Amino acid sequence: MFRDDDEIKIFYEIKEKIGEKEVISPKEMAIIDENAEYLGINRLMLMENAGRAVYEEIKDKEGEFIIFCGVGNNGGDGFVVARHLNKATVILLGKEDEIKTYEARENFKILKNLSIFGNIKIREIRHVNEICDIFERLKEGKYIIIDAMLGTGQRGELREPYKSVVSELNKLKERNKELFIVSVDVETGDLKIDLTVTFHKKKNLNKNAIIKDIGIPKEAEWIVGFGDIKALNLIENKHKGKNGKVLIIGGSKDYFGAPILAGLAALKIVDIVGILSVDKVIRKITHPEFILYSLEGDYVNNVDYALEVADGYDVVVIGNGLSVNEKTKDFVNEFINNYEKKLVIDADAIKVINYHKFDFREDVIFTPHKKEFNYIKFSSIPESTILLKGKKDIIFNSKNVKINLTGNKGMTKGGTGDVLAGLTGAIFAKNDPFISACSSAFINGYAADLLLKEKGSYYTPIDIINKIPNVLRLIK
Ligand SMILES: NC(=O)C1=CN([C@@H]2O[C@H](COP(=O)(O)OP(=O)(O)OC[C@H]3O[C@@H](n4cnc5c(N)ncnc54)[C@H](O)[C@@H]3O)[C@@H](O)[C@H]2O)[C@H](O)CC1
Ligand SMILES: [K+]
Repeated sequence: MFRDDDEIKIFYEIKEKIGEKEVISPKEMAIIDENAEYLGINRLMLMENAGRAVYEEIKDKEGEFIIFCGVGNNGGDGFVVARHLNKATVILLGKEDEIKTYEARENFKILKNLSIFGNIKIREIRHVNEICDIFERLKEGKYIIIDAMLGTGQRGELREPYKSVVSELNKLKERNKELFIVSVDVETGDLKIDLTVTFHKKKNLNKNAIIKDIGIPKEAEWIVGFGDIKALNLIENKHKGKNGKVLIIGGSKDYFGAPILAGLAALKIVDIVGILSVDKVIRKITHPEFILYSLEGDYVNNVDYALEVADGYDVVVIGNGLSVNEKTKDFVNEFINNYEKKLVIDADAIKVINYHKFDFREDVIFTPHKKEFNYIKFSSIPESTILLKGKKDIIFNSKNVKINLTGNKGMTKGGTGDVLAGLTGAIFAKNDPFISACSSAFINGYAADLLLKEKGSYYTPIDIINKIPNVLRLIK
């Protein structure tokens, strides 16, 4: 399965096997939205297509149109609907200068220009009692209410004035049976709706939705882009240790650099990085940032001790420089079959696992290159995530598959894989496995691309590590 050299062919083979996701979460949609822009698709165009799609569904309805708009792009879609209707009252839940994005602001400006002629009426409100007159009118008669308040950016409990507007509309819906309420993309809070016009794919929050294509290509779902990085939880918490703890288990009498590179990469993201290795390696580590755990002997051993140490960490990254022999084979298999938390399996560890006895559970990420991938034996695509490194990286599990296009030939240097493994473990500390593997592949490659511009291919894995913060600053 998937042993072809052509990554795109492997991608389609995997896609064929795992099938299409028909319903997605708002968070997944937000990533697709961002990655459409990463592919060069203009957000103004998407907003125009979204607003037009809603307009087409409601334009023949009888009654007066009242459009409730938020300050995000859901509101922006509402501005576009108003323009196409060319006869509507637009109620902005906020002030014009609070509108969040260029594309929404541009559409609001157009409405303001049109409003001079009286067909478009605009109200900007902070508090629900500024529109008592509107709610009074809605008590009887035919109205089409458009909910362009909140879409995929909705988080948590509704804040004011959204909360009161939604509860007023729900009361009016009970009272006046001639009200027709349409939500744009995603219903705002618990708003009672007659119809939702959602874009691109059905959202898992939608109740009664029709799906409209707004020109987002499928490739926006297939490529790793800025959207994945923007969706990451990174260093959200100021309390030490709350931003993740990663333990690197690697190194041997033959290799000491690999676990250090993995550890240095992880340190760019998480608070605590431990390295568990043999004393020949540990005594070569002079970096004060690491917490060190030293074992006797030439190869990592003592599973009980390793499990005890690992219990104090969020993620274990295992394999870098471990060496391949009977001792490491025993250690790795016993460790991974007893360790129940998040695991990144890289390099030598990939080569020594008894796959027929391994539980490919969800919280495991493999980071093989093509040759290492041939060691991983599975009968059907596993729940565990596989980051298959290549000119194009393919990231997949039994539910998802994506391709990462960042990176260049300068990354073939020894140690680049260790950097990726450490970075993957660090992101994984606070994120789900699939987005962690996608994002670390993207960030690692993007850092290398920035270095290629500066230095040609003559950059080192340490250069990549030191470039990671620039990539995150640029995107987050
Ligand atoms: N590809 C597409 O699907 C397209 C979608 N479009 C529309 O854009 C919205 C998503 O826009 P976004 O700005 O990311 O989010 P929202 O408009 O949903 O809201 C963000 C805004 O609202 C505030 N907010 C969040 N939660 C709450 C809350 N509980 N109470 C009060 N306020 C809240 C938050 O501060 C944000 O500022 C998508 O749904 C589509 O309608 C594109 O226009 C076209 C392509
Ligand atoms: K909405």
